[in-house]
Amino acid sequence: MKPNVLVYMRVDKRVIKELEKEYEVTSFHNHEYIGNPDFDLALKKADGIIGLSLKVTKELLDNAPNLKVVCNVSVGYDNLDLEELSKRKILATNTPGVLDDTTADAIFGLLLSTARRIPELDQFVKSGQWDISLQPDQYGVDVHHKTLGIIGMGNIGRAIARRAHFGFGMDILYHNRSKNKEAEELYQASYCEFDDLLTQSDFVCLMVPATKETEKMIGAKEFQKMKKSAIFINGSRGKNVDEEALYHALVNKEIHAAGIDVFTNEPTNPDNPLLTLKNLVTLPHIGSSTTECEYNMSKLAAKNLRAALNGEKPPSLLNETSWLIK
Ligand SMILES: NC(=O)c1ccc[n+]([C@@H]2O[C@H](COP(=O)([O-])OP(=O)(O)OC[C@H]3O[C@@H](n4cnc5c(N)ncnc54)[C@H](O)[C@@H]3O)[C@@H](O)[C@H]2O)c1
Ligand SMILES: O=C(O)[C@H](O)CO
Repeated sequence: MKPNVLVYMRVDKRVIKELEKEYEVTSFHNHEYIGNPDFDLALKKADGIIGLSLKVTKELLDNAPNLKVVCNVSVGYDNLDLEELSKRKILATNTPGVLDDTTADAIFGLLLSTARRIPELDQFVKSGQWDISLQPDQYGVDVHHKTLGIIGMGNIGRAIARRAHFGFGMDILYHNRSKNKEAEELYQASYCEFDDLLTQSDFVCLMVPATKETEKMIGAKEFQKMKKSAIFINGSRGKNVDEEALYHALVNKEIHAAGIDVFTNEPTNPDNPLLTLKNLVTLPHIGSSTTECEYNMSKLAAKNLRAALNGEKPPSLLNETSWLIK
């Protein structure tokens, strides 16, 4: 009998087709799965889960008696209760490395769009308002040769630093759990205490994972420390930022502008007051979502799944201890 695999949201169709050759696959492409009897049945039978951001809680695991592996199609894994998974010796995997450049392109694009007010000016042209010369209050600010502070100098942080250093001649400050040799040697990045980075940067870019430690790590106090001319970019997770404090910082001009790819709750409510602000540029959590990158992420997730279901160690295993216990 073939093992059962539950596919959840945004797994590339070509990868699903391949999986169907080896496994009994049940797919769910809608995130509203709670109370769906088909989902409950698939979960009960599942040997493996592959997908994007399924909230894997103790309660969900109680209803998945056969589960051996959960394969995220994402590098972030704040959707997983890793402790609970490990306790039950269920393997968990993510997709590091394959999305660094794609995500850095998007986050750097967001930085440029915010600084040069690209979405606002695009609307200005398309709505037929471009009939007189531009006014100084429509000008943007320079990006090149400014100081970029990166909080979280991991894989994506370094890909952003590479763009900033080689493409835009920026000076790079960074704050991280530990010093990073590659960033220092190749991109001339200087390690900084958290507060120093906030006070000295023209652009502050947040690229840390969502953990208990990073929850709301940027709030009212942190915005007050930033330059009034600072542009804040969040490419990490919404819960790393106090959204209400961001709103106030933008309205009260404590900082100049912000660009965010992520929100506390996603999809964000259309009534979110942040969406009314001219000095905020947003994206719908799309950092790693190009056709090519989504395919590569799905392929790596499937490789993890296959390895685990074959009793081998998956290439990007998150809970090493579960493997050792086996
Ligand atoms: N917007 C998107 O579409 C998108 C795409 C990919 C990843 N992400 C987010 O970006 C995060 C980073 O991805 P990555 O691949 O670079 O991960 P990574 O693990 O390579 O890098 C994260 C870095 O953050 C540092 N860090 C962790 N906690 C910290 C703290 N409290 N203070 C300072 N530094 C801390 C770590 O030392 C590490 O260097 C992911 O966890 C995910 O949440 C978002
Ligand atoms: O963490 C990631 O890989 C992206 O944010 C997609 O969830």
